[in-house]
Amino acid sequence: MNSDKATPIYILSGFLGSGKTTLLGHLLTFWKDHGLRPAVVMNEIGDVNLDGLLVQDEVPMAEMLGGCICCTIRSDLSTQLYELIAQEKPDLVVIEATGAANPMEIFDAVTESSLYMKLDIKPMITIVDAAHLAELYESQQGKTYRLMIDQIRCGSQLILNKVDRIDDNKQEEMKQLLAKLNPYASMIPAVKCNVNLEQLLDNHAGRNHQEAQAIHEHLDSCGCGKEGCTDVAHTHEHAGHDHHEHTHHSHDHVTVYTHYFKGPIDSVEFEQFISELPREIYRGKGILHFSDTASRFLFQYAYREADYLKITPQGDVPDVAVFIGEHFDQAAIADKLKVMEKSGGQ
Ligand SMILES: Nc1nc2c(ncn2[C@@H]2O[C@H](COP(=O)(O)OP(=O)(O)OP(=O)(O)O)[C@@H](O)[C@H]2O)c(=O)[nH]1
Repeated sequence: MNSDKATPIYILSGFLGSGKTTLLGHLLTFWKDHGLRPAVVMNEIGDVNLDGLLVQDEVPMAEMLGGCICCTIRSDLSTQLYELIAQEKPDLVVIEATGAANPMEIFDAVTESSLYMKLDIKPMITIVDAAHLAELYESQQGKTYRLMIDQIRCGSQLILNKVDRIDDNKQEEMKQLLAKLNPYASMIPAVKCNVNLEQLLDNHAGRNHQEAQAIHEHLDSCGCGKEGCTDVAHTHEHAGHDHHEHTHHSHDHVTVYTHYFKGPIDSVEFEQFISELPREIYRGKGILHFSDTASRFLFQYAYREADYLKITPQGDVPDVAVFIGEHFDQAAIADKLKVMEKSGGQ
């Protein structure tokens, strides 16, 4: 990499479990096939990075764990980016922030880093879980819905992902909703984030750094004086709710429970437990030894759908599960897992 050249920075936004890591996987392969060397900054609100297991080993990665990039560990971002770029000299960097992050504040944190190093901040790619949005749209309330709206409004490219989980009519309705919420972005419906990446990255030039700054100026000029105001759709819609209720700590309501397993558990019991998770838990992931299977598994749970992938992690990776949700009963989850551990699949 030419040190005089600004390093392109791509930011992936989208609610927890929407498909950011899935898209990241496609992008890394695409760039590699084009002879480019990407690096990744991964941010997890929990203290283990399980998504990192899905990224090819040779990709340099900085991990920001145990908090949100836009808040508690925001100041680390500059340091992490600086070290990653100085040490690895990548052709580009992708930042996958936790899905609980307020997108405007990620922009803010990254633009702050551009004071210290030459960065070419690309406009944001936002991934939307179509089924999850469709459900929240019905009630049109709650912090998760508002955060999703903010993420949609900040995106220059919207991927309406998981359309396999909704019917054609719903898909049409969601497309119209996205166009209404953010007429400036282009939108691609997708399954497993399978999109034309050339097109995604091309169109991506739509909003540039100046425009990102214009958004910041908009923040200053909108008069609310609140740092978290993310009314970036260039319309001030006051109908229904006050947009100023977007608070700075948009993920304050998010609870994380991390459980380290002492031994293997029964797969059927675990699947049963997952199928009975309370609705307030919207994301789960983990790596497990089952007593009744030979291989280890990476489990994923997003918006009431579970997925199990055989995995052979490199190095010493503990058996662990992370649950993320809104004010859920952590003790109840812990108790159920302990009972499963005790029986050890017996
Ligand atoms: N049915 C369905 N599942 C999908 C699709 N895309 C991704 N998934 C699954 O959704 C789960 C979450 O996907 P990820 O890519 O890890 O989501 P994420 O946004 O990175 O999640 P966080 O990092 O926790 O915010 C995984 O089990 C994926 O396999 C899709 O189009 N349809």
